[in-house]
Amino acid sequence: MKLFTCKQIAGIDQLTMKLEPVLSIDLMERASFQIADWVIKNINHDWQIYLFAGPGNNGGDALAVARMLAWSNLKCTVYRIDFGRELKGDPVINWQRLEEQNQVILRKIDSEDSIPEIPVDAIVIDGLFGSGLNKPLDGLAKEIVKQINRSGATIISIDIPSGLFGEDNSKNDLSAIIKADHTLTFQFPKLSFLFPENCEFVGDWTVLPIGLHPNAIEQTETPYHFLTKKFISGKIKPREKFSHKGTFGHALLIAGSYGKMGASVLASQACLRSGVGLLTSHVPQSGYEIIQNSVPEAMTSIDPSETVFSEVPDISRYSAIGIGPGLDKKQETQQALKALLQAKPSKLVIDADALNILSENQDWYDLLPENAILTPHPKEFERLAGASFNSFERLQKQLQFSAKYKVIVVCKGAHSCITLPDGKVFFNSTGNPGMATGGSGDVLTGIILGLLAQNYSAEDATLIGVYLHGMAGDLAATEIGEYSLIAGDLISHLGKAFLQLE
Ligand SMILES: NC(=O)C1=CN([C@@H]2O[C@H](COP(=O)(O)OP(=O)(O)OC[C@H]3O[C@@H](n4cnc5c(N)ncnc54)[C@H](O)[C@@H]3O)[C@@H](O)[C@H]2O)[C@H](O)CC1
Ligand SMILES: [K+]
Repeated sequence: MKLFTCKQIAGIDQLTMKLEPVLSIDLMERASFQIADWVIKNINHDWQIYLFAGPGNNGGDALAVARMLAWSNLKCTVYRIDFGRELKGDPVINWQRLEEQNQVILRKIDSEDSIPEIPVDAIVIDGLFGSGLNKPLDGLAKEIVKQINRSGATIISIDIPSGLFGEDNSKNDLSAIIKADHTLTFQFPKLSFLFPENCEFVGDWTVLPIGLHPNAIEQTETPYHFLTKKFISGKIKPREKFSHKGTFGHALLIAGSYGKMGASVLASQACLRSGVGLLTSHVPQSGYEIIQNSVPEAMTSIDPSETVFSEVPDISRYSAIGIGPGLDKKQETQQALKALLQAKPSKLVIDADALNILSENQDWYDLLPENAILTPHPKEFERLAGASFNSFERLQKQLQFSAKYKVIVVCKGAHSCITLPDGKVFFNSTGNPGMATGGSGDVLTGIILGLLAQNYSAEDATLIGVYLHGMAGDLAATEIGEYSLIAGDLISHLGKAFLQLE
């Protein structure tokens, strides 16, 4: 699914009106109906509803929603913010329709004294500001936001929490943003919803389709995408009847050191469960029995060192290489990593300690082969590319890094963010907090390696791998919950995840 900036969404609105064609007031009615329908289905009808309407179309939506909720006999009071300016356009029509309907109490807020006290068992519907916000909220609007946030009431935001920008909130006043429990957003999640620091404002979010025109969406170019099941399913290649293990490639995994062999075991198992034909796990001597016992399906390549990775094996036999989980950062390992990069493997996924070694040797970045896949978590990315003030800034750094070194970067987290050298950005839609557990990243490395070895392109291996990893986590969580989820559960649910994508 494409993701757009608020400005682009306004353009898609306009195009929809022209192409469908539909009047703006009717599009507003359609959007508002979706909100009202959700509210009617999801809230306790005995509760008082406080609707807050701002001066623009977001306020217009709130006014229409109030009328629709009153049809269902919900108890509504509308508070319209009055800056002393005339209402314009569709909000005026919806104000008049409300007055004519005469079933909703109408109030204006024109000073701090007229901001209502909101009981804790009320529902607040926040239609103060939407995607047309042009500067941080201040004055009366900020006071209303603070009062709503203080109330403890259940807050439902229309389209976007009032005060939050759809993209960059670096210069926003964080004390002037609604902290919604639910955000009901029109057609597309906004980019800022996907950044962890905005979770306290956005709450749970739901996308409500409002029938924006497919051609308008198609015509509007964007680098931003949200991964969907349909998109990923379309990338999975069926396994042909006459295939054999050679068809699915031979992966080399360089992982594990004395005391950290679990990383090698997990990544190896995940790689095998991702459909690879053959896997060779390169381990130090002390890891030999461990890997043979834990992953009998894997072949082994034994390092001369007793404890760490110290020497690159002959890489010519392998279709793809994964390196990093559990490696440690010993001097000999650092030099061996450098030698591997100098050998220019054509398909490479780099994780964990291999990334940490790289960040301590930044002059090696130029050795990174084109389309290498780097899978840092935010801390590892910070070591690679420097600290960022927030996720939006980090995304800009990530894009620069991908473009400069021609590599794919996966910044792992809720909605893991993937950047490609050509500037495209993909946010993942699968996964849950149960996956924030040791070894989860090793599993991802194994999955991506397995897909790479099967000759998926670096881009596809990354997108499929990230999506599958999260999906396996979601399937595991439905069975055992998020608390007890461990990395091994991701591996045991990979098969079911693949089945869902067929
Ligand atoms: N996306 C869709 O397909 C549809 C969206 N709808 C709704 O429309 C809003 C966007 O409406 P818009 O009128 O452009 O913007 P706002 O309502 O957010 O507010 C604009 C209004 O407020 C003034 N303003 C902006 N920033 C501030 C500020 N910091 N302080 C004070 N005043 C401010 C600005 O000058 C304008 O007057 C979208 O979110 C949806 O809710 C349609 O209803 C249906 C289609
Ligand atoms: K809003």
